[in-house]
Amino acid sequence: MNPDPDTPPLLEARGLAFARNDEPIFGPIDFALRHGEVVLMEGDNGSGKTTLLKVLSGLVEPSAGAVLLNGEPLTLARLSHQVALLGHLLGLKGELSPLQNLRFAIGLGGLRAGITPNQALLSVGLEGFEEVPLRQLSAGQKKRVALARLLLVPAALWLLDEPYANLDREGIALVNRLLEVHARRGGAALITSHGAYAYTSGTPRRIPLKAVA
Ligand SMILES: Nc1ncnc2c1ncn2[C@@H]1O[C@H](COP(=O)(O)OP(=O)(O)OP(=O)(O)O)[C@@H](O)[C@H]1O
Repeated sequence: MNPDPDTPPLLEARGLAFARNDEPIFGPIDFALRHGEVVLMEGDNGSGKTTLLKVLSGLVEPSAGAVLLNGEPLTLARLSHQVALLGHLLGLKGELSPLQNLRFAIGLGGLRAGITPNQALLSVGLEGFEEVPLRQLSAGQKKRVALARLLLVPAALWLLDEPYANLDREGIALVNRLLEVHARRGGAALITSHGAYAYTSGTPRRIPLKAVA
């Protein structure tokens, strides 16, 4: 998809920095993510990738700078329907089934037109696991439930922290398919990686994140 130069970027970070107890963690960093783009945020362990995603998704406040969504400042009201975060902690409830977890997510983040929770679970290879308590699923199966959640909510911006972790080859291919479809319909994704990344559709733009010495 060719971005329209007059359309503001889906996500923009301006002079974004984060410090913990006056210890700088990352930044200041500037970058923009346009509709239809998949971008890789690369950095060593501890360089601040997870922290950056938390700042971009509004979970923690930056120490300096601003985050803009479609050219406007990030607000909590816009966050839940415009941004989907897939973190190390998947944000799923172990005592609920995949279907119940997905319905819970839809209640918070809304439902994309044209897809149901059952269809999303089928798409990620979890047919037959709809009603099993999540705690009985493997790490990769839980990750697939979190991927199904991405399919269901209408958020245009996906922030994915190490999305390939715990997935087998077929699961890695699944993530790539989801990213391709998402980008084709005008969404965008920022993916973190410490190097062992597996995105295979073309050559994604890479943004290096260096730990602040
Ligand atoms: N809750 C916390 N309290 C204190 N320090 C923290 C906390 N979370 C992270 N840090 C520190 O902040 C820095 C950045 O951590 P972060 O998890 O963002 O890095 P990362 O690039 O995602 O690392 P990795 O590749 O290992 O996942 C590290 O030095 C880490 O020790």
